[in-house]
Amino acid sequence: MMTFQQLVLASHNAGKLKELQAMLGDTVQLRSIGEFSSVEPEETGLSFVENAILKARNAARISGLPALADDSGLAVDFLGGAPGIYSARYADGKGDAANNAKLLEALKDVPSEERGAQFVCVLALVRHADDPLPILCEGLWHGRILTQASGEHGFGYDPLFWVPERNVSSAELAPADKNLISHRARAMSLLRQRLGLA
Ligand SMILES: O=P(O)(O)OP(=O)(O)OP(=O)(O)OC[C@H]1O[C@@H](n2cnc3c(O)ncnc32)[C@H](O)[C@@H]1O
Ligand SMILES: [Mg+2]
Repeated sequence: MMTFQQLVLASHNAGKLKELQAMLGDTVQLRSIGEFSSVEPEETGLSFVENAILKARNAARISGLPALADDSGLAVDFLGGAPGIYSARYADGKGDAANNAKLLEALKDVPSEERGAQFVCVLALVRHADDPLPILCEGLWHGRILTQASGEHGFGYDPLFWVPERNVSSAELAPADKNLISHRARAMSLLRQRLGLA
């Protein structure tokens, strides 16, 4: 069993930090990479896995701590899986509101049954920057893209993601509820098992 008292989270996204720390509980303290550097690595990979590993190695190198990275995004069926790994950059770095507006526009005349989508989360954990055996865990969350934004919780595309098992948008879920069923929750549950925390 691997034990970590502290991990650096290779993310500058406050929403992820909050959700991941809540899922991990107090056995492991997550420190933000923002404490060590404000420079974000370029996400040059072509897959969630590659980008997660790249971010984890970068954070381990900078901090000297074991590092956890989360590469995630939204894959929309009608768009052939886009925006996918480009979810954060979909509207050219103009932020969540612009990303959501662009997605609504792209699906403007698409009927409800063709609006299927999944949130994807890949977690990568490296013990050190050159770790040859990163731990990789993936989680998917199936839903649909709404025709207008709804809800105030969460971040990113949450207001547009309809959750069939609850019949609400993911931004209408209480944070604790989202953390039980989301793509990130599924990936984290696998990671906890791998670390012997489950
Ligand atoms: O790379 P880091 O620094 O971790 O932060 P980021 O926000 O750039 O994160 P990603 O590169 O992994 O891009 C993820 C994108 O997918 C969106 N996303 C991921 N998980 C989400 C969730 O639980 N709810 C809503 N949107 C989510 C998020 O808003 C981003 O636009
Ligand atoms: Mg990113």
